[in-house]
Amino acid sequence: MRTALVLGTGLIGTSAALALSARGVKVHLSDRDPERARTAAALGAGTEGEPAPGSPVDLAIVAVPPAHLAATVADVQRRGLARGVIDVGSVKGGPRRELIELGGDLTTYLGSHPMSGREQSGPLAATADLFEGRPWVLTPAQGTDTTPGTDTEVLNLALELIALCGAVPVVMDADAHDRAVALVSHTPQLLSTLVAARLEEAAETDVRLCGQGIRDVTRIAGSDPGMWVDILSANPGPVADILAEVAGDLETAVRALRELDSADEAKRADGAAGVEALLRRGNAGRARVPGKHGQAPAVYETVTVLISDRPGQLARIFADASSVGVNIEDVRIEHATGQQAGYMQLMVEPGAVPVLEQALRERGWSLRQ
Ligand SMILES: NC(=O)c1ccc[n+]([C@@H]2O[C@H](COP(=O)([O-])OP(=O)(O)OC[C@H]3O[C@@H](n4cnc5c(N)ncnc54)[C@H](O)[C@@H]3O)[C@@H](O)[C@H]2O)c1
Ligand SMILES: O=C(O)C(=O)C[C@]1(C(=O)O)C=C[C@@H](O)C=C1
Repeated sequence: MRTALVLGTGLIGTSAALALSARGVKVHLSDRDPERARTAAALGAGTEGEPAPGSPVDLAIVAVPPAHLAATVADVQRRGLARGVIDVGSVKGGPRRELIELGGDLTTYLGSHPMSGREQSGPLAATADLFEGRPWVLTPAQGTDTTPGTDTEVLNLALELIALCGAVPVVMDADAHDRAVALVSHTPQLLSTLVAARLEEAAETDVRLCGQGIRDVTRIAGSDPGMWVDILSANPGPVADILAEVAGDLETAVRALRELDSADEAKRADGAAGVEALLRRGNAGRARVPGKHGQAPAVYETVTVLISDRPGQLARIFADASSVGVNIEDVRIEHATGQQAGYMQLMVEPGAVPVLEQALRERGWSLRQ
């Protein structure tokens, strides 16, 4: 990638621009608020302004709030500002459907989501290493009779962007992504907010005792409400489903605590057992939170697949992997010199290798032994 355009030079757009500029990519910076693009340029993220008419950049990165993603992607496409366009929004299913309604081109668009951020907004909160070692989700579209799939060229540009930002690509279906982030990002945001909201009316004498525990739990409660209204509006059902389950756990916790408060010894024993069970479930869940990819590199195995240089091949392979529930943790492509073909190396958890190999063979792919 030689040139890029970042639209929306806030936290995420400016962080990506800083990483690309540091690696020699010529980055154009644009924002609805010109002051923000100017600030990003002053930080060394690139040059203010769009590319000259008739000189499209390699990749446009749309980093505006979720409610404006589809319209901004469609506008970039209509004006021919870039060969490929990706967005970095926190939700993926809704913006894609909106883009289809707006008549956008699905072949040159790829929905993505870096799983890294901060509770602060704007270019001054940006850092070049924000995405280092973090998962960066890609949701390529598989072509159907009525809708085209993502072009290989755009997928490759996105993989290059992720590599230049030091992140780790993870390929998923858009709606599966939205259900997953409802659990690991959107519900935690709301729960942090709810805990922090209890402090609003609390006595000063109580609040001054705040220690590290509540600081850890409420950091993301400082996030921008406008941005989160957009995110939650685009993913309400999956988040409500998980919150309803949390509400059930809260009822269990309240019941157990009331029992602990009882004069009856047997009830107190039940209460203690109920509270302990909840705390142990919490330990088990916490143990499943992965370390940052960059800090604790997982050992993956490689499945190598022969692909021809035709549009939609990569998107099809990713869709085939996701149809059997296999996460692709990293991808590399070896181009065969002088041939319209190449080898794609899919890095997956060791346990997923047999399932993936069988699924790909059944769907007609050739695997390298
Ligand atoms: N904040 C996070 O932790 C995080 C993490 C991953 C992804 N995201 C996603 O990244 C995107 C950007 O989030 P952010 O945290 O950088 O927000 P931000 O508020 O820091 O930046 C958004 C920028 O977009 C600009 N903007 C708004 N509407 C625009 C339009 N129509 N055209 C051009 N510019 C416009 C704003 O002026 C602002 O500078 C969002 O879609 C968000 O869901 C955020
Ligand atoms: O670390 C934070 O401040 C974040 O909340 C980042 C976080 C997350 O939930 O992990 C928030 C929303 C984004 O879509 C992606 C990342």
